Amino acid sequence: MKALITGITGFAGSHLGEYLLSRGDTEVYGSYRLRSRMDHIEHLLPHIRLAECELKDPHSVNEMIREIRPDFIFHLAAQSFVPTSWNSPTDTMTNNTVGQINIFEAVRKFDIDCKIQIACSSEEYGMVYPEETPIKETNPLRPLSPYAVSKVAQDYLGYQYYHSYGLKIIRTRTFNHTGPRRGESFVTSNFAKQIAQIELGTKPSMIYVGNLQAKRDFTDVRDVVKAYWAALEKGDPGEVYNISSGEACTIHEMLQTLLSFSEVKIELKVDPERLRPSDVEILLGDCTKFRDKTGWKPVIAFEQTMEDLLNYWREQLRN
Ligand SMILES: Nc1nc2c(ncn2[C@@H]2O[C@H](COP(=O)(O)OP(=O)(O)O[C@H]3O[C@H](CO)[C@@H](O)[C@H](O)[C@@H]3O)[C@@H](O)[C@H]2O)c(=O)[nH]1
Repeated sequence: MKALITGITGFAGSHLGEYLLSRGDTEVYGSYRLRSRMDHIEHLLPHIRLAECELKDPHSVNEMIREIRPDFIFHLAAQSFVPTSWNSPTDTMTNNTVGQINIFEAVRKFDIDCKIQIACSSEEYGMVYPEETPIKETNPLRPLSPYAVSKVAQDYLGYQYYHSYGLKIIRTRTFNHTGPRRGESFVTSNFAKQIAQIELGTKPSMIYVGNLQAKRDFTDVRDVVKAYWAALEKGDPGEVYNISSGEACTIHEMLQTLLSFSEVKIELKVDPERLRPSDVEILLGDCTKFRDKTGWKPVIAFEQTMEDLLNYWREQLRN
């Protein structure tokens, strides 16, 4: 079995690469761009094959797909940070939609019989009313950021290519996920890094924050990548599945959990730059459909994830 991971150098991609290798039944291929940093996958390099590919360029994607002829494609590469999408909406739309179309078209062109998982997002649900939680796949999509709109487009393109051409596409709408290697702009990692810096004495005891009232449903990335595998192994092509823990906490509660693993005393300061033109107030997922189909459930406790993330930053800053 050949599995191709787009965005293997990124957060979820590197964990998925690790998981697939640990299974021992898959040859792992990954796409990267020339400017991609390799630090997350250095330890994987002897065991995987990399293809340099600009997903926005159809020629580059055609070459990669023609050469690898994968059995599974995990399409994780994306512009995934919501605030970036306010600053560069066209880049976000182009990156996230054009890359995916090029993959679908290459699979069609070379008649590759493969299953494709596409990384959609709970952000697509956007404006959710309290009585609509926990959110099922049937909830309306009311996106509140350019990023969310790009994910709705990816989601519906997956739907459309399945129905128009029979491509075996499985859409996963993943709720927030975190853990070691999470990029430092995302809230869990950002706060963990700030705490680790305060512990080291390289930063005053002040944590900069944005909207602490928002509620998010966090799953450990190491559980999420197992869900991606389960989606292709057992999920039905054409379907969409939520991937979530089924529990939500406020961002403030998440910060308190991180702080419970540290001795530091801190003050909070709202940084207006961290507030968004519109924020999604609550994302709490119902993943019954996915659990019933695949048997997947997350096993890593939220507290463990937070402690591992803090330890990750402590180690990063020591080196
Ligand atoms: N980044 C950030 N967010 C903050 C901060 N303070 C509060 N927040 C709030 O924390 C929440 C989570 O922010 P992020 O970690 O940036 O993630 P996100 O916007 O929820 O998006 C993530 O989850 C999606 C799935 O729901 C993913 O699709 C997306 O790629 C990303 O991983 C948001 O409500 C945000 O306003 C801060 O200092 N930094």
